[in-house]
Amino acid sequence: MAPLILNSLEKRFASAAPAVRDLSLTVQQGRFLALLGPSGCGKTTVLRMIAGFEQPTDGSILLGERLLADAATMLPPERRNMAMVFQSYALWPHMTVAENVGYPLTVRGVGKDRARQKVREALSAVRLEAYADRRPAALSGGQRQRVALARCLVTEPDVVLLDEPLANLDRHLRQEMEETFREFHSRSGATMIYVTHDQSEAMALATDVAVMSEGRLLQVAPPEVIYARPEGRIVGGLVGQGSILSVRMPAEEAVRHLDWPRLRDALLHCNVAAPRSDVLVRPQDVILDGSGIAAAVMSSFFEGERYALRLQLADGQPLRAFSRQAVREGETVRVVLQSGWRL
Ligand SMILES: Nc1ncnc2c1ncn2[C@@H]1O[C@H](COP(=O)(O)OP(=O)(O)OP(=O)(O)O)[C@@H](O)[C@H]1O
Repeated sequence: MAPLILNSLEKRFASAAPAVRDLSLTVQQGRFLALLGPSGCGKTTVLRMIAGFEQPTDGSILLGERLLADAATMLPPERRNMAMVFQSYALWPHMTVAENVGYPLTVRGVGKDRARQKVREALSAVRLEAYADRRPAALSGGQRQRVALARCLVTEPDVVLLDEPLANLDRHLRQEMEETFREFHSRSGATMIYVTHDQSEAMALATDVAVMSEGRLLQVAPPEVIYARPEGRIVGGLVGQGSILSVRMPAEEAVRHLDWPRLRDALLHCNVAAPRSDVLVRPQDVILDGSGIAAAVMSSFFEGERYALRLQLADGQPLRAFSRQAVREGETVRVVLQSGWRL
């Protein structure tokens, strides 16, 4: 089936700097891509260009070989076979759940019996068969979101676009809905593009994560790769709870995975002639160990299974760590940095 191809995409609004610049990305059919980045980095603009609500000012969007949009061409949203799920659900308050879900079929002139069948299937996919006759006002936030998903399922879209669909839900419901999204994805087989600024949501849901900053795409890779081998400071800082240490290291060392002897050398015997490198260290790789280097405990919070520590190294750099044993603020501990990743 057809991949979704974004080709050197650019969007400029009036005089401002481009909201999206030179963004190229191919999403294979059936993948679940999370567009992740801080507020204002251009995620929604990319989604709206894919949906057909905004026209690119440069570059192009294709579904397989079919051109959807470029600076001169603009296929309207209803001819793209895509469905968009919004944060606000956008349900009709005067229609029942079944009528809301069936609405796109009515618009397309699908016969009554066939439509009823499809609505039943879609409601069963999101486990809402029992709610078919209710109105949206009589549903919880999570149930409304599921109605919005069912409405998108009935049209059998090639691509489903989701703009922060869980932003209005509480934490418990978010987790439940993440499960629904995963199930929805495997059932529908549709390509899904999911906009979020929540890295844990992106990591939990997506098959691929595309990290954006200031309109640019910085890295696209499966969640495990983004986590273990982030490219650069911004991606490293955005994903996981790592600390980024600045250390001096010989430039010729191409190694990116750094073990404790290398890190200890760099931290203890600061070679002023060597250039600075940014090194990402995850808190779970910081081990309290008497053979390690000294660090002052700036704060210690009990999180349930462990203590979350904010440490400060002798040169003043902050470092996050976890500890199973109680550690008090103001103490000095010794830590071993089991591994680091050079950004
Ligand atoms: N219609 C518009 N007219 C002018 N500027 C716009 C318009 N839409 C978006 N922008 C600007 O483009 C930039 C990117 O906005 P966009 O909504 O794509 O970011 P985002 O990453 O989705 O942010 P958020 O997570 O806050 O929704 C912002 O600087 C925004 O102000």
